[in-house]
Amino acid sequence: MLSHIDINNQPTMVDISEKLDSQRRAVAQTLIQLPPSLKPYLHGEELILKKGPVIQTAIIAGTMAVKKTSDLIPFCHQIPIESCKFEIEIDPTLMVIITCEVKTHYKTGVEMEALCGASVAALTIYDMCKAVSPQITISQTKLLTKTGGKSTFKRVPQPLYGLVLTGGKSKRMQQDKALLKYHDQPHAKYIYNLLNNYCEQVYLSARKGQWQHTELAALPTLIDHYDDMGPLGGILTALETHPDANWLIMACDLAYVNTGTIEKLMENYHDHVVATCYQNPEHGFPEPLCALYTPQALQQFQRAKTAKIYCPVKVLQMSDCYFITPGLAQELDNINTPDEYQRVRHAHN
Ligand SMILES: Nc1nc2c(ncn2[C@@H]2O[C@H](COP(=O)(O)OP(=O)(O)OP(=O)(O)O)[C@@H](O)[C@H]2O)c(=O)[nH]1
Ligand SMILES: [Mg+2]
Repeated sequence: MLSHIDINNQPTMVDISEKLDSQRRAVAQTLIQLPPSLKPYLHGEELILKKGPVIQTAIIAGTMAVKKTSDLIPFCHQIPIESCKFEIEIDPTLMVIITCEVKTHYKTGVEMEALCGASVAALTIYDMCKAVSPQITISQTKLLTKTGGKSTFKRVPQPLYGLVLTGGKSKRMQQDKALLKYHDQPHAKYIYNLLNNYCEQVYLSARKGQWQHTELAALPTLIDHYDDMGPLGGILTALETHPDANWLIMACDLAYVNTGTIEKLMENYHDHVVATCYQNPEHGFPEPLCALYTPQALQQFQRAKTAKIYCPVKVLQMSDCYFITPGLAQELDNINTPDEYQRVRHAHN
C-alpha cells in the first residue's frame, strides 16, 4: 500500500512515528531572470529599490518560509529546522540564482523546506521588482542534493559525453603528446578511461587518419569538421554532433589530472551556466581544456567562430561560467616540451 493513501483510499500524512532520527540536508535552487531595466538598481550584489534591499529581504522571507513549510503544504511534517542558509547571486545577464540549504536531525527529509524557501525568496524578489517591470521569469525550481535517510539524491548532468582533445600537432614536444606515457598507457587513453567512469560515451577528438596504426586507433573518435582552428575546431565538432549533451572536455597533455579533478567538476555542475571550469590559480583565466560544458556552450562556440575568435580561453571569458579552484597548483599544467616531460617523469619516479 502507498504510504500517502490510507485504507479508505484517502490522502494521509506519511506515518513516521516509528522512524529514527538521522542527520539530513537538502539544497534547492531557483532562477529568476530580471529584465535590463533593473540594471540601474544593482549595487554590487544587492538590488536597492524603493521598497528596500531586495536580496536581503528575499533571504529573510525565504528563511521564514522554510520554517512555515508544514503550514503551506498539506502533508508536510513539522520539522525542527536546525540550519537554513541562502546564497543569492546575480550574474551579468541579471539572472538571479537562489540557493537554499536546509539541515535537520529528524525522521524525515527537508527537501520541501529547501524548495519552499527558494520559491518564496524568488516570489519576494518578484514582488519587490515588479513595479520597475513585470518582465520577470521565475524558472527551474529544483532540488540539487538531498542527503540522509534512505535515499541520497544528487543532480547529475544528463546526458554526459566525454571528449579527449588529441588533434594537435605536438610541434613543441616533437612527438605525439597523446601517446606519451605518464601512467602505464598512452596518456590520451588514460584520460579516455578516466572520463569513461562518468560519461555515457567518450570520444577522442582528432584529425582524419591521425591515430591509424597506434594504440588509439580502436577508440571512438570524432573527426574535426574544421581545419586549422586548433582545439576550438574539435570542441565545436563535438558540441555540434550531440547538441543536447553536456560534455566533459579534456586535453591529452594534462599530465596530472585524476579522478579528483573530474569529481570536483561534477560536484560543481550547474546547468544554467555555459561551463563549470577551473580558474588558473596564477593568472585567473578560465581553463577551457579541462571543463564541464552544458548544452549552452554550442551557441557560444558557434558565435565565437562566426566572430573569428578561435581562442577557447576567450570564448569562456565571454561566457557565464562557474569557477572552481584546483586542489594543487600543478593539477592543470599542460606538458608541451621535452624538458617539461622529463621533469614530470623525474618527479613521478
Ligand atoms: N581536435 C583538435 N584538437 C586540437 C587541435 N589543435 C590542438 N588540439 C588539442 O588541444 C590541446 C591543446 O593544444 P596545444 O597545447 O596547442 O597542443 P598542440 O597543438 O598539439 O601542440 P603544439 O603543436 O606544440 O602547439 C591538445 O590536447 C591538442 O591535442 C585541433 O586542430 N583539433
Ligand atoms: Mg597548438
